[in-house]
Amino acid sequence: MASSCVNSEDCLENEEYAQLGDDDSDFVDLEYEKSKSLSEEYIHACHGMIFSRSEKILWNTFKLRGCVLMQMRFDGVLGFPGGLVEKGEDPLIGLNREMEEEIGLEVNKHGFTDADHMHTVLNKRKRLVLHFFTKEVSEEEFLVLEKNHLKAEEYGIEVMGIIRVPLFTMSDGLRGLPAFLSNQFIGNARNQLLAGLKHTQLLKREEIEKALESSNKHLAQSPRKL
Ligand SMILES: O=c1[nH]cnc2c1ncn2[C@@H]1O[C@H](COP(=O)(O)OP(=O)(O)O)[C@@H](O)[C@H]1O
Repeated sequence: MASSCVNSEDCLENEEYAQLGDDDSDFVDLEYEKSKSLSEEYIHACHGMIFSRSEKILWNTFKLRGCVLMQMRFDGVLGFPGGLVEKGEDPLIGLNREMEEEIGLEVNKHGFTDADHMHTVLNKRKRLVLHFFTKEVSEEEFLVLEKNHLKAEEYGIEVMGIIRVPLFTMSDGLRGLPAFLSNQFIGNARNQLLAGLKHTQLLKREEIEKALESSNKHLAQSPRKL
């Protein structure tokens, strides 16, 4: 938001894109290259999933599988780092700019490339094109990225903090990934996470489906009360 939101009118317009309530039916798949030639009435946004793999076993019980980086946004909703692409800006350049601003990514070392592109969808209702990228780093590099985010320009403003996604499920069938999935996500970030886990083979399709089922069951059974 920082670079595209320079006056209150722009900020209000950006805020509208972020309104919750998107439904799966609002999104259709789009080819990355074709999406770049859409007319100017379409707004583009890019987000990225940085991850590392791990062989570690937590408390001698749970396979860690890896570390996946997401963030708690300023609005209390979970999402991936990234943001709106400026008019005339290449999506990849926009993504790397936002990565630097939001999590302090050193783009000369760990910058995203077109090879990291995973999928693109169009939110028909909002005329918003959402590009999603995944990037693998080593466990050591992941730790450095985590520390660097505290020094990022947007830390404490747009980004309340970065978090790791738990990829295991505990014996009650809920805590771990299913409970994490029961949080509120921005845009299609929840689907992006699930698709990213499958694409990178951090989890198997059956494991993702099981976690999702458990999360949905939990959400249906637990209306919130004061
Ligand atoms: O992690 C994400 N995955 C998918 N869509 C997202 C994610 N974060 C934000 N969005 C969508 O992209 C739009 C741009 O949001 P974002 O807050 O990242 O951009 P900005 O920082 O440039 O304002 C939002 O309005 C929202 O609909």
